[in-house]
Amino acid sequence: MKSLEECRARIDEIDNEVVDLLNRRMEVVRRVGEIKHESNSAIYRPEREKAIIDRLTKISESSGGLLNSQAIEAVFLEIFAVARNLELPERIAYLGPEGSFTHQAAESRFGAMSDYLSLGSIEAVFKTLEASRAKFGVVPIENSRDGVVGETLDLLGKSSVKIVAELYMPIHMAFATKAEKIHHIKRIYSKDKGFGQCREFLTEHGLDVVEHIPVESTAKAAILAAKDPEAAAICSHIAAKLYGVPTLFENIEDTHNNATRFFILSDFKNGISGEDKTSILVRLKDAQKAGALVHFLEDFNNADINLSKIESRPSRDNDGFGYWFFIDFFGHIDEPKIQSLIQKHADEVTWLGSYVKGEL
Ligand SMILES: C=C(O[C@@H]1C=C(C(=O)O)C=C[C@H]1O)C(=O)O
Repeated sequence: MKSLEECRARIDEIDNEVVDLLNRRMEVVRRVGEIKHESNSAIYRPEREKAIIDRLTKISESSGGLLNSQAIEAVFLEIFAVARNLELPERIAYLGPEGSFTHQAAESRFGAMSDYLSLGSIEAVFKTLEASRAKFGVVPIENSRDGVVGETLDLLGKSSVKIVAELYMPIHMAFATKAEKIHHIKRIYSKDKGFGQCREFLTEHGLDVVEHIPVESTAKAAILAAKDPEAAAICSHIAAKLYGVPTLFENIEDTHNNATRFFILSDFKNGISGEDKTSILVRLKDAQKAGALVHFLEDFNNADINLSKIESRPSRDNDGFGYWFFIDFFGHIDEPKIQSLIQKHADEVTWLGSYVKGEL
């Protein structure tokens, strides 16, 4: 068996090779960037990144390597982020403030080195993209407990920005405070839903009787708790760390499978990956007529296209109780069977994006 010094010497040798290989990879990436500039095409290609991760996972598994698919993904997402920055540094706008769950989602896809812009509302993210002040936007679309984020859906219906990727992120809450003892805490800040998600924890610790102050985001809660030694925040542990509030308890949520789905927005269409989802918005011409939605959905069934989500929204135009429908289905808009279905309903359907199916 090798000694610690021998192991470290070997690690140093391997790291030298890794850096050399990464530099060689980045030379090629730079050329890819030039080709994309010449053809004016998109830098970020999620379907290509997915194909790389899938291929490397297979290689790692079949050679008995220690890296599983999550490890390969964690390492390579960072490499891709650095690569994209080298091709063209592109700004990412997200629903802030810094340390929000959306910020975490953005960093998980765009890495630590990107240029981020924190914005105060979902609408501001859409507006920033429309004005080309950022290339990408990251916004929440639904939570496994609280359901859909209506503002995101409504803005997708009005805006020209497209969905280019989705990602699911587990949501864990931390309890952070500068108070030395729990019984010194007089008030707790969080987003309204933060309190709802941690009810059992609050009762168990006698914290259901102190004042609960709802604020716009869990990150804002951490900012307020940082200034007040008699306060606590229910927030992400990243926000607690960022704003210097010690975390007293982690994972305090009542159910531990809480997750949020986020959309990455931009202005281009992805290629087909073979494992895609598409989001559309449907305004049925005869929505008031019985069966209009059923007939529409029957066409999906007949074409053997599986739906993964359908959500109705009030149209808010002046037609009384008008509705539109937000529908997710499996497949890419450029696949022939989907094209023929969409063309049949062309006046009713707005395409919102086709993107690689995300996994939790
Ligand atoms: C290099 C490329 O650009 C980006 C970076 C990738 C990479 O580092 O491998 C892959 C896809 C793109 O998001 C490419 O399109 O091949």
